[in-house]
Amino acid sequence: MNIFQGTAFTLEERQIMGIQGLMPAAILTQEEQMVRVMTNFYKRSNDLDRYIYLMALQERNERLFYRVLCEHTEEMMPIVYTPTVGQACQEYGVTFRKPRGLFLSINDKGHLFEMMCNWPEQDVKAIVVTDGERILGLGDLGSYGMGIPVGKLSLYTALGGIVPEQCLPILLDVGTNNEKLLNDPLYIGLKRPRVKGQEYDDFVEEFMTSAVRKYGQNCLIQFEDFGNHNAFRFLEKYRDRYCTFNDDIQGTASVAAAGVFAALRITGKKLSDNVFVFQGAGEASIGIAQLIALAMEEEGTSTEEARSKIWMVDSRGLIVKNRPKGGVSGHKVDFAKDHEPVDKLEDVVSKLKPTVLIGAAAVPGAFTTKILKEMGEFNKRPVIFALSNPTSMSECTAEQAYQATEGRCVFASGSPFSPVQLNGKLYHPGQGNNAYIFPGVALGIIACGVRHVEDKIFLHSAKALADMVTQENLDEGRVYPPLNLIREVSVQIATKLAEDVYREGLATTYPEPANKEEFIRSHIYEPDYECFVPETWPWPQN
Ligand SMILES: NC(=O)C1=CN([C@@H]2O[C@H](COP(=O)(O)OP(=O)(O)OC[C@H]3O[C@@H](n4cnc5c(N)ncnc54)[C@H](OP(=O)(O)O)[C@@H]3O)[C@@H](O)[C@H]2O)C=CC1
Ligand SMILES: CC(=O)C(=O)O
Ligand SMILES: [Mg+2]
Repeated sequence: MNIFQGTAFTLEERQIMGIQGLMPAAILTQEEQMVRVMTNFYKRSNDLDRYIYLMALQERNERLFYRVLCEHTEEMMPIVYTPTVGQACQEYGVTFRKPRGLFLSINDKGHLFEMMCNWPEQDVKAIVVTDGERILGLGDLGSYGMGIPVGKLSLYTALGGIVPEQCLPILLDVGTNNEKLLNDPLYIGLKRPRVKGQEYDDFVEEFMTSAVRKYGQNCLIQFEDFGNHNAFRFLEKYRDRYCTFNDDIQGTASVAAAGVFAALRITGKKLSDNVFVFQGAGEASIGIAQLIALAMEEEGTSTEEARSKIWMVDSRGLIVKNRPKGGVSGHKVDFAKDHEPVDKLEDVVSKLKPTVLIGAAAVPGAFTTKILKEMGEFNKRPVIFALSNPTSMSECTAEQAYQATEGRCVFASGSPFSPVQLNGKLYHPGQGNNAYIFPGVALGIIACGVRHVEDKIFLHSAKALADMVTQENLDEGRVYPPLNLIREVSVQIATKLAEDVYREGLATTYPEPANKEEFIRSHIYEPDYECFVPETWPWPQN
């Protein structure tokens, strides 16, 4: 627990703690300290330096860090989260100051429980874990991937109001196949190729059992940025045994579905009237496709018909049955079509004339001007989501999308783009990022003591998020509420979750609260300073 409040300690607190004189005489309020933080923040000449500055602040004065994040969310998110966190991970060896989070390496197998006991906090309620194999769209960053659990958990607190001491970032170090890192003298992880197969699975299994043994069955474990050959397997393996979800599959599905639901109010179409084309058929795309299909089914469309509206393109082209370039495996099978093979996304778009185009393949520039213009020709209001992260991996920029469609597209992206001025009108692109979802879902799960995270939770969260989009937001081109409302979004998602899980008997926190929203709000961490002066101070003398 970090209780340092710096120059905000009052005279009494300084005397009680024996630190009077160890800091200058001026006593500042948290607001005044924030002015200093923001002044320093703006003085930094680039975002990576701003990231380093904020990480140091988090280390030094946690409450001030969270206050800054809460009050300047829109400005801070691109630094502590995507895109800058991506660069920070790539340069972790240089930016590394003090370790943050728990590093469990394959060399420690057999001792993971004892290592968890080394973590100073005892009441951990949420873990974000990665093995660093697919960090954003940047690939295998091994132990440098720790920046992601650290960043995600900062948002648990800043956006979801979860107490920082209850959050534990974990990096499972099983080596890396990234040659550059293996030759990097500053690399902080094990310099060996990734462990695979049974040894890897046993290691993850030991991690799961140790986490639950140490922190209990209700401890929420969020899988983040695993390679997709492991992500889907672990989700299936653990979803009914533990309180766990995969953010890249399920959280992303939820935020993208919310964006689609809100976009329907602009296009005036029914969900099942759309033709979806996905560039990518991995964790994000498959997760979104499955949730969209589930939403169509809830509206009365058959599973077969729902899937028939969803087309996917992977690294080998359009996913069709019997394609000559190799088979179709895993969840892709559900969306494979009886159709001739088509290799290029441009040809797929020309042939299928989608109403909704979603990119999550980390192929920068994949939405070419030709594709964007055609989307504008086929549709009065084309829906275009370029979800790959960080910004350097985006399928197109917001400006490219608006320009090619004369401002008619409904656009969202995984990493933020600034508003775009076109023909005298200002367009506000949405940030289609799972950060709108996982903090609220985590808040609800933790508050209600949910044991298993069902898919329905993500569908209902998507609807709760879409319901918060006002007509004014839509008129500005937004399919998500502005980022400065994201804490309130989390409260609404968690409240909806609480209503559902108590109704369905899935909550374990008793007694059942009568007013769910009040109950959720009562769990929210506020970063105001604590008072360390006992009520009886000065102590009565005998
Ligand atoms: N906005 C958000 O909230 C989120 C964004 N993302 C972003 O989405 C991106 C993908 O993540 P994720 O789905 O987890 O990654 P995966 O590795 O699971 O999937 C990547 C997919 O892209 C496909 N692909 C690769 N190259 C091409 C190509 N040239 N043409 C078409 N498809 C291609 C792969 O094909 P194949 O199957 O053949 O290998 C695979 O299906 C990342 O940039 C990530 O940051 C992820 C989660 C959340
Ligand atoms: C946002 C996120 O989770 C990703 O890009 O992986
Ligand atoms: Mg992720």
